Amino acid sequence: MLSLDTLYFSYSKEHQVLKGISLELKPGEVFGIVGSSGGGKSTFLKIVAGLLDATKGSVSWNGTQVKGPSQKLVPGHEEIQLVNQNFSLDLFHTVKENVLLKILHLPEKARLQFCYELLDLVELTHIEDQQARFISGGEQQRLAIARALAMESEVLLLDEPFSHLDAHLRLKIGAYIKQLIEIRNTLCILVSHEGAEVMQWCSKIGFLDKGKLTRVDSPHEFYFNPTSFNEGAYFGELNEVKEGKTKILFRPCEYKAVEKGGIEVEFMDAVFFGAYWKSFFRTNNGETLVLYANKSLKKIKRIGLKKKSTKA
Ligand SMILES: Nc1ncnc2c1ncn2[C@@H]1O[C@H](COP(=O)(O)OP(=O)(O)OP(=O)(O)O)[C@@H](O)[C@H]1O
Repeated sequence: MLSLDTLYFSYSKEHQVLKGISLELKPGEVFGIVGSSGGGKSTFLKIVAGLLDATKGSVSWNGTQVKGPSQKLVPGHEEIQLVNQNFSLDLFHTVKENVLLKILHLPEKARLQFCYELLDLVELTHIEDQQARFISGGEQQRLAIARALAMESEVLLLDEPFSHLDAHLRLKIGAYIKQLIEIRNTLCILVSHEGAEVMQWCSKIGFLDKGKLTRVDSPHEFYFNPTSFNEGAYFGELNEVKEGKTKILFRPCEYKAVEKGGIEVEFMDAVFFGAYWKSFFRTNNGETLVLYANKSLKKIKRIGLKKKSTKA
């Protein structure tokens, strides 16, 4: 169990970055963190990894405190691996050595086999003999992921791990990591700017806003029951309309066109996205709304919108 007890952190007196974060996470969980830029996500992961000292509060893994650099000569914790934008590669070692030297607990043949499985996963086999300092940024990121998986740590912290990868590699590597996590019962924390990515991979999500963990919930709840427009917008397109004194938030897939009742709107435009159409409308209050449907709602000049059931 990873336990975070009222974590505070600041780089300077004037700027409190983390403001009392408490959380408990179990092995096998994939926990996503989203939130505003500069909100403290990367800092949070560095503290969990033992690379920064919390100003106040503590982190423990299975009952043992994770010590920060002020208490440990070599910073970090052997069971907690962080993949962030620093990559931390052995730049003068080859691509293959970077992975192989991290596989410690297997007999020689299995070690080599696992190394090639990982190189194949991140599609670096063709440059296995290249020194890491001579490979591109995207290749370095893929190598950093392969190294982290090679280490078989109990906790895997991923800070924007797919930022340089194309859609095909994101899917392939993401699916492999998810499978490996299940087999090894690893705890994984994933930080990403992309709410859709976090919903796809994570069983639970935390919303980190200005140093506070304002909500921990399931992807489904974050998507269909946002507490504010700001929070909900991280997870995809969101409509906001005023009804009397209240504001209603709803997803483009939640409402459907009806002949009578609902909210009156005027059709503006429709755009084809392959699997679905996006139709845009304007309400009497001037708000712009978007609806997803399997056809264009172009022909309808004035429609009402009625909420559909969204039970999971
Ligand atoms: N080494 C540092 N020294 C001083 N301030 C820092 C340092 N690193 C980060 N900060 C500041 O701390 C705050 C939190 O930064 P952090 O990188 O943790 O945020 P983040 O949520 O990961 O941001 P982003 O989503 O933009 O990557 C920011 O205001 C940032 O400018």
